[in-house]
Amino acid sequence: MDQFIWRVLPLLSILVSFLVFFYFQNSHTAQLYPLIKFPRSKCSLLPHHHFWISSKRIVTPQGIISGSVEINEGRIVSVIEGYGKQGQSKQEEIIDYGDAVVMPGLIDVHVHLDEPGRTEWEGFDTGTRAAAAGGVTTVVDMPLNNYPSTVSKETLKLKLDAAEDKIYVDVGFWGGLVPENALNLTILDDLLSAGVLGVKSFMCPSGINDFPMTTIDHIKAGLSVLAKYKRPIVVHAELQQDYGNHLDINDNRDPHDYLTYLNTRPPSWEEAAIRQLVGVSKDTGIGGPLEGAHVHIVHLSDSSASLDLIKEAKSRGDSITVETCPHYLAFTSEEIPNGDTRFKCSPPIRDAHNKDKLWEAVLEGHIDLLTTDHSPTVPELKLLEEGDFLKAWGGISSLQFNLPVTWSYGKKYGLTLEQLSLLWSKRPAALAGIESKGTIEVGNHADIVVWQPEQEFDLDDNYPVFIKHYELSAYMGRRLSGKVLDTFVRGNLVFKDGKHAPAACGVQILAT
Ligand SMILES: NC(=O)NC(NC(N)=O)C(=O)[O-]
Ligand SMILES: [Zn+2]
Ligand SMILES: [Zn+2]
Repeated sequence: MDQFIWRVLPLLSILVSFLVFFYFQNSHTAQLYPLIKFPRSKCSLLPHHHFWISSKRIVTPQGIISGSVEINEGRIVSVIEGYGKQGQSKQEEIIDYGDAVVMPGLIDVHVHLDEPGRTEWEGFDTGTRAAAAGGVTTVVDMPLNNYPSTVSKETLKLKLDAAEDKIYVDVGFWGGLVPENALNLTILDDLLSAGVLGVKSFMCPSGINDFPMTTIDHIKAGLSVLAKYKRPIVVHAELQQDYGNHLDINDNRDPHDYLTYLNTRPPSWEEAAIRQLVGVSKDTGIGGPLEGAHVHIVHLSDSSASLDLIKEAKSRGDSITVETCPHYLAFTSEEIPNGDTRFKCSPPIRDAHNKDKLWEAVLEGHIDLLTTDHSPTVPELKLLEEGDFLKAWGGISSLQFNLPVTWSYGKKYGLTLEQLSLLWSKRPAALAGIESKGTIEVGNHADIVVWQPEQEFDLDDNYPVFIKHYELSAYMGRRLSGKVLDTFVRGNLVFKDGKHAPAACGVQILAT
């Protein structure tokens, strides 16, 4: 008997290690939960489930081609080069978009949908309608601004229940890393097991009472669990510094003046936080003690010292990425009118030189991806009448405008359609571990935006905007270029010519 055990034991251990290896290999992937109760005719404005989209400008990973994309049962089944060559297809099953651009739908991994608990700010229904109207086919919802915050498996369940039957695009969820679950890692483990795509934390006060800030030690503890799940932490990286003499100066400054606010959150806050983060991300490299974990810095505004620290960390092999947002690429502190609190966000929008350097970093690939940080609130908290930058809610409302804004401001800097698609689809999908999305490739979900880059429009009161309290968006009143025509989510035509499909057939994306 003894002999038998000694013979079997090595074989058994090899088998177990194989199983463990494959389990972890596959662990950073996300699954869709299609609990759709609606008939197809309600989910899509198109009657077909097998059809072709043709265009002279299709953005694929191999470049822009002229041809068609064949879609069947929600997936891309072939990509055919050559405009007008759809093979066997019947005429009525071909949607010919001519020279409109066919691109992967945008994946916005930084969106505050605020439900449950603060649906007067935003919600799954309005937020995902806005996403669909803007060509955003997947959003990843932030764990705060909703109430209660998503920091445990129980609070995630409340989120999932609240989202049911209300989402027009696919939605994934970040959990929150807060001191409570960083000090009791079983709660964090359970939250990750329940399917959040990763966790978000703040290194400064979040403005939300039940979402307290974390120290670098909390983050380090969180990373040890994230390494096991191969999922990222996404961090709001601002670390409050002593003002020194600044405080007195600011005390007497006019709160209606944007510069007063700007001076309260200098680039040194971002730099200090990122310095701490790269201090821990060094262990995420291959062979490091935190291999498998990943550090992602959200909404970078400082394009100087903070960015240099990230570049350095990347060049030594850390698993680290960074995003910035359209408002840092579109606006400058010099042009923000007195008292116009629509522009208040943190970190703040900085000067024109900073903006130019951010664009440079985006185009050179040092900034990995773009997100909106769509973070709306109610007019009472945005304080437009009062115009007090110090007291107003920080957060910019813009989910529906991602594509035209990035394009309108980016084309002057030489942004190409291929770059746009990397920044808004492929790299966000990779960060969130959503493997079946982000590119127009055979086998992927047919998540597609069709848009006309050359078409201009005014964001005035006649323009159909679906975000709540759209009048609080800093983009209202702008003339933009790049009109979204149609949006497909898993082959369902969910938005066309200003109209949505009758039913909300988006699905929840949970990590497995
Ligand atoms: N509680 C928030 O939504 N905060 C957000 N506010 C901003 N960006 O001004 C954020 O993501 O930091
Ligand atoms: Zn933030
Ligand atoms: Zn945010």
